Amino acid sequence: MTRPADPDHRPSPSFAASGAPPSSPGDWAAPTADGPVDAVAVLPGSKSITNRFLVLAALANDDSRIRRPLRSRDTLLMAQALRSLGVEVEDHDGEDPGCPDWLVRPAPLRGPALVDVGLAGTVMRFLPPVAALADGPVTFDGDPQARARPVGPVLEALRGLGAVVEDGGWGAMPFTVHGRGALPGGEVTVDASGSSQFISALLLSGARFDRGLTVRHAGPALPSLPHIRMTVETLRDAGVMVDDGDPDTWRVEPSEINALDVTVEPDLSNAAVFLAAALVTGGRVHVPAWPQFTTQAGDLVRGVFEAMGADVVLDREGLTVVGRGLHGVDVDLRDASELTPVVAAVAALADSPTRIRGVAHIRHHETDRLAALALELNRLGGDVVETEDGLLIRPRPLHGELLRTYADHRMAMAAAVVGLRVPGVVVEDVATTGKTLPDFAGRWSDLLAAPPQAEPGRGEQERAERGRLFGGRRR
Ligand SMILES: O=C(O)C1=C[C@@H](OP(=O)(O)O)[C@@H](O)[C@H](O)C1
Ligand SMILES: C=C(OP(=O)(O)O)C(=O)O
Repeated sequence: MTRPADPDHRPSPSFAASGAPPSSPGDWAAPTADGPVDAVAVLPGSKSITNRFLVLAALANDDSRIRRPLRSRDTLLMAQALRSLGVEVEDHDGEDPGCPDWLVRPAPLRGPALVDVGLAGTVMRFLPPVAALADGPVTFDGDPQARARPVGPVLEALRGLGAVVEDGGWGAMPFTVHGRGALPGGEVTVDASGSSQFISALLLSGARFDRGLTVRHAGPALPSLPHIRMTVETLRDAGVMVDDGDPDTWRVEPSEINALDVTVEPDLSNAAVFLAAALVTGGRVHVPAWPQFTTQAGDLVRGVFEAMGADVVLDREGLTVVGRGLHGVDVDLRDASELTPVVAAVAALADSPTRIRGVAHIRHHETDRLAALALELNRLGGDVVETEDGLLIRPRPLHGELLRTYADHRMAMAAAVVGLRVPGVVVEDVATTGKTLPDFAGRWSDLLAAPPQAEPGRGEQERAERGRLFGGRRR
């Protein structure tokens, strides 16, 4: 049984007819680029990696050090939730003066505790299995929209593994996990077509279950497989044996989890919005420290933007994207669905239509992203149609308007991309970007204000060519 969505926090087609709401203090006039962007974007750490490290460090056999952790709403909520279960998470000076390390000291997990998940899928899904290992009840709740996000399959699986969970029959928040200090574990089958996080959640704690864990996915195709691979690799790095040799099946042997001394990679999904600025302005954006090998799904943005006409070069310094033409694309984003809002925004400014496939499940992300993107881009004059599993985007001349963001950080980022080319775009509640990226608006302004980078070998003619997207204007 699924609780009906909260109508106040879902894109509502009736809003399209009612016009823009009055401006509110959180609204932000998205800056327009007056020429090709030419900038370096330094990205803070990955949300997905930081929150996996925090969970494993809390379950580990000794103290851990997490270097360059992301400090954003989702990761601060994770740290706070672990503290409420008895784990110490403290700032500690590290190599990077702007970003202290996190020292994590595990302790016997205890309830009663109240976990505020905010709107973080990782906190909502990764922590119930941890709570099952605590001694005492742990209650989960979060933002109103979070109550509409699915978590039932994790709770059902925990019951199957021996846990007692009270959820009022909704399979959604608020719910209470009655931890008893240990969990028998064993075998369980889950339909994780709604979110890869259901599988990751069980795997992350599985080594601490008495009999370990075998989890099978049964249902329509799994989304976000790179995120499950990230979970498996992170576990293996912590000394846990994981067998993922059979399709849709994972076996975690019961064992200790070794303490971590790890560095968090830059967030490649958040990098996408900055790289998008190169595409839509015919400019150039460099992201330093882009990993050569990574399990981050955001890495797939390289192929997507290349297919849309950009030059994409990955070398030891990082990733450089140079926008040239900007074309539509037919792309399956099932593996990297969190890229959808930014790719849709870029596509709305391209010279030919785009089809995005494979992302039906993002109707249950921070908001119904398919409905929200169609509604909001169409409000600006676009022609965007929702399909069963994605979007069909036919570029049209767009005009400025308030773009509603539905508490979704990636809707705000998508709006900023459109604003680069469309004067008068106002982004509702830009602070919502703090879910995964501190000071997005400041970083975005810096990107536009950056002096041109030295461009060895790039001549005036080429810069003029890139300036074509601005009707011949260029710096
Ligand atoms: O495990 C993770 O860190 C994530 C998995 C994905 O979730 P879904 O499988 O629900 O898309 C992704 O979209 C989300 O941003 C982060
Ligand atoms: C879907 C996302 O987040 P969450 O981890 O809350 O699912 C996202 O960051 O795009």
